Amino acid sequence: MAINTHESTSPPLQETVVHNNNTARAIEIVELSLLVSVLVYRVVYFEEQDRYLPWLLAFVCESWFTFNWILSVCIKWNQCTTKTYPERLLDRVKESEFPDVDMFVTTADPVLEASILTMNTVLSLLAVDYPSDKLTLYLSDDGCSPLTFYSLVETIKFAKVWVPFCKKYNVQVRAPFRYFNSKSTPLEHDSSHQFQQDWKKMKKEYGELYKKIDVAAERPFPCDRDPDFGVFSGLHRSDHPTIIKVVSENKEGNPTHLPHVIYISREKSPKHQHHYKAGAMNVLARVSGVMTNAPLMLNVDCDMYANNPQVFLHAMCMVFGFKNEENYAFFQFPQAFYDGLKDDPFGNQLANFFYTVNGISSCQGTVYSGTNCFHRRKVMYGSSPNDTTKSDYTINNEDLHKIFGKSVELRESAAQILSESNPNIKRRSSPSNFIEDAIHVASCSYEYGTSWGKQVGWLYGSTTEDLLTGLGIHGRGWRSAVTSPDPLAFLGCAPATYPSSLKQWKRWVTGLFEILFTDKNPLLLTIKGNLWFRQALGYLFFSLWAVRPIFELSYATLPAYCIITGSHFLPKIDEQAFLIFMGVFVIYNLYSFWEGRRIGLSVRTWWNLQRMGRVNAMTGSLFAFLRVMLKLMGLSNTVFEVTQKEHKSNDDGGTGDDNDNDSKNAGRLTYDKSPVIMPGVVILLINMIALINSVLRLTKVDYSENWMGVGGLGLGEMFCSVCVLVYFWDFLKGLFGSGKYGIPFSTILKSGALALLFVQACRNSF
Ligand SMILES: O=c1ccn([C@@H]2O[C@H](COP(=O)(O)OP(=O)(O)O[C@H]3O[C@H](CO)[C@@H](O)[C@H](O)[C@H]3O)[C@@H](O)[C@H]2O)c(=O)[nH]1
Ligand SMILES: [Mn+2]
Repeated sequence: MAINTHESTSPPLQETVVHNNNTARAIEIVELSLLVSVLVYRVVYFEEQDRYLPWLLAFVCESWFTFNWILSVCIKWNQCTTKTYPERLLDRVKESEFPDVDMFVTTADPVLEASILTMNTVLSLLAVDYPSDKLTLYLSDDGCSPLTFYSLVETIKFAKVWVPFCKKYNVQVRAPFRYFNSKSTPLEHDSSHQFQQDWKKMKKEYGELYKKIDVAAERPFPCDRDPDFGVFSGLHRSDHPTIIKVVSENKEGNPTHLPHVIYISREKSPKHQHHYKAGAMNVLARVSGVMTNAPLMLNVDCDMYANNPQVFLHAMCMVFGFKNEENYAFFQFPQAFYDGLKDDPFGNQLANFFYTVNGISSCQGTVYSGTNCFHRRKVMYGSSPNDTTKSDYTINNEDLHKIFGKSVELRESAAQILSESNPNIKRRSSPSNFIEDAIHVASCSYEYGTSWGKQVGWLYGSTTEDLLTGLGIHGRGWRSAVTSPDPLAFLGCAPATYPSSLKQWKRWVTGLFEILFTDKNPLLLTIKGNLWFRQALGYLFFSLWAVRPIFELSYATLPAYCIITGSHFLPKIDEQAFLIFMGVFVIYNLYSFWEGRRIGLSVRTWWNLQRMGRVNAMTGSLFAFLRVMLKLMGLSNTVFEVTQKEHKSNDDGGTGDDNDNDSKNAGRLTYDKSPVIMPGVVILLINMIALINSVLRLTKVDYSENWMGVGGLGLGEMFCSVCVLVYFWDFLKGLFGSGKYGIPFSTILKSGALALLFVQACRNSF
């Protein structure tokens, strides 16, 4: 069923498609009633237990699982998606009325984030189908790296031929590293002689750019003799003044020239907190406010690229397409991955949140996921939906000073944005006239005494600044929208090794949990602010990931404890209640399998998600929990550790550095000495000990006399132990693996000691 959300005679720019969700709802309700039956059973039979501890613990864990299930059912109840029609855009809006867009790309480390990847992000954005005199690209470099700057300068030279080439032949993929990969041949698009020649020229030029950057990366300083690079010499990345350089300027405002391109490395000093990515985004917001002040801002991480040249037009369909369009704060495109490892072996490609995300979309709107998102500047500046309906909305200079800080230029531009008066033409055409002002607002003490990071801009206080910032926006009553065009709007890379994926997972869960302890707690915002209740549940669901390990670890310990002590936490197989537990298990798995299949996940992917769901919860999430606890106690702070971006080049240019052996083993878990995996190893070991214990006992049962004696041993508990082993199968292999595929001996030793301690504690509790 489609709803036309725009009253107009011309066909709508976007449609919200509501999906039938009845089957899923029915299954979810059945599962919920089984879970509730389990709880009732626990209460009713509590008195009859000779050991209360396992029973009580099981009850607590199961209550949590039930609560979590209720949360997810509430979130997923309604399912909808948005479809956009860029081909109808020009019927509705004149091209001259398209808004200006400031594009932000962030990079932080030229080693972890190969410059050539960042440059491809830049190229793909410079080449989008949109009047280029309305665009400005800002590259924020938290690494203060002359290499990044050098790469940008060289990239802009290449862009001057690349962008016209893309537009002339309507190239679909405008990030050259993807366009020139071995699969694409020039014949695919056009076999004309002219095209063939241009194609070859482009490929050669890109190869040269690649080589230049590669060679520069090997040198301590990319380009000694050029005075432009002088400013970088002797600087340390965490202690240096602001560097802002206008690399390319479209002074004439020619719609066919390149957009303005501006390099920024904000001031850093060990005396001042820099707030990681959120801090970088706020500097971008301020610098662009002073220089170009576009009403829309697009933010893209350096590991993503625009994969669909029409992405801006799709975004405009959302900007102009909704009824009450003024109430929409941001327009998100999903994060999808190219060359992701097959079947998502580390469970970090997030396909399993498809229904959760669609469910949230049908409330107040999708969450902001940190990249691929168009923001309205006035919303980032702290306004609320009702502010704009007040026609006389003005903000006095004193308030502007308190909110936005000392810079007169910034206050003036902010006032323009908030009152929605015409954008300043002089800013637009020559950003280089505003370098002084831009340097001022990029200084590391600029934010003191202002609202930046608190009410305005990207919010501080969580390593997932994205969720927190989006939550703040929804909390003021704004809505948001997401659309997923074909081909996908943006593609990026997911961490390709287990340690880096674990690090990323830990950071996410840490940040999500931190949100609960800020003034943007979702429950608080529903009570005091304008956050919708179901939307709050959505945020709560993510925030509580850090709490899961407590219950999952306890539940995974229970079978071992019971086997070792000869007690029970599950009904025996001849009890009818056994069926309830079996029902919960079977229906849960079939349901998640069916969900996965509906979005086209392979069986293997489904299994990897199940498996890594348990493994990540009991390792990374536990550490995230502990980390936030330490922060709350004031003992340590949380940090944003940048993830390593995998860069495999499959150019013909002979730039590939793949190791054959490694690609065969891609997806296999590798281990380092980090203690994060230890809880997982301990859980595995105690369940192994328990199983050996029960096998030994099984051999002593006299089957001829009483085969039910086996039941007495607790088949349910044994089954659970086996499940733990299966979920942690990779760790089991890691115990015996060698090299990087083996769990380090010291980790095994420490975990072994903990496991023995546990077994001893169980024995003592007899
Ligand atoms: O001090 C910093 C740290 C990071 N970044 C940039 O932040 C982006 C995201 O970092 P990355 O290491 O790629 O983290 P991911 O876990 O892949 O990022 C996801 O999770 C983040 C935190 O939730 C979001 O900000 C991202 O948009 C989202 O893609 C990159 O462009 C970095 O260059 C900075 O600019 N400054
Ligand atoms: Mn990333």
